[in-house]
Amino acid sequence: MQIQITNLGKTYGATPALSGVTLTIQTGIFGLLGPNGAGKTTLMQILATLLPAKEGSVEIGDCKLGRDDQAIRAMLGYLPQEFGLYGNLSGYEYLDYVALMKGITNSRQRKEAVASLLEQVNMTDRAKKLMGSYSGGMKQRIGIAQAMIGSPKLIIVDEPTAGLDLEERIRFRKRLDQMGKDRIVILSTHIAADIGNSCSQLALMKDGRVVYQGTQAQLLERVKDRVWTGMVEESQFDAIKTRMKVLSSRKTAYGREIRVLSGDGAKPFAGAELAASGLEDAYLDVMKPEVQLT
Ligand SMILES: Nc1ncnc2c1ncn2[C@@H]1O[C@H](COP(=O)(O)OP(=O)(O)OP(=O)(O)O)[C@@H](O)[C@H]1O
Repeated sequence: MQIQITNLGKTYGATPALSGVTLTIQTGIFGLLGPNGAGKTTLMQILATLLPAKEGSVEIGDCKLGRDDQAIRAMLGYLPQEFGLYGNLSGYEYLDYVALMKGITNSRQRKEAVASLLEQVNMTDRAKKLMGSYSGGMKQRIGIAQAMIGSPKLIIVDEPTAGLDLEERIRFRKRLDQMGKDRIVILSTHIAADIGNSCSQLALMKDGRVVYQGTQAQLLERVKDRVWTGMVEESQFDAIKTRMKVLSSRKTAYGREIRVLSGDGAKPFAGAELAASGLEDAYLDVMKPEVQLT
């Protein structure tokens, strides 16, 4: 399956939230990365048929958004950013209800599906407790389970790891990697580290626009052998930041520890050491095209 988004636009009153968004999304995990307010949630809500676009078109497989919304909902698992729960239902009752809504009418099949999902999100022990008593992370795990019910062909998860502890993050990651093998999983986050190795396709958004689309490998290539670290004096730092992109800086008792992106890859200052570069560096490179002045 493929998703083709063409020239999508959305405004809230006079506020532009999406402008000219064009993306092609193939089977696998697709990472949507961008700072707060970039338009990720708006885009996901449009794809999930919850919000009408102002302009542009979206094709999901053979379905056209706006024309085939019912069919799109039938193939969709969606975990919204703010996942409201029915506090007076148990986790089990809630998932059973969602499974029924998704068309799993056979009660034995439903029981098996719910039990398996509870197991996968490590909530079997708590399944009979009311959701009102769950912690934020437990609610999120039930949210993840409901998005996976019925093995949907398209899974959209908005900031899914917010509130999860490290162990649950890893567990979720593994599950997502598995799901991404034969379907489209769209994962939005503002944390570069949340984009795992198995997420081959990426888009970076800023101010409602796509500022990068490509593979993770291509993005990493941008910063390969260009990231340097070292300790400098304040006066040196003032000069350096007018010449190159500062990825991070930290004042210490011995001077300022900096991490910079050298334009041509050459050693940027005396004592600088070449550092291993990563997705966070590439993300900052795309997001901060201007020289950082602070
Ligand atoms: N219901 C709304 N009414 C008015 N403006 C909105 C509404 N929802 C979002 N916006 C605005 O649209 C823009 C995009 O917001 P959106 O929530 O899609 O971004 P996001 O990338 O998901 O951010 P976050 O990571 O904080 O969730 C922002 O400027 C936001 O203030």
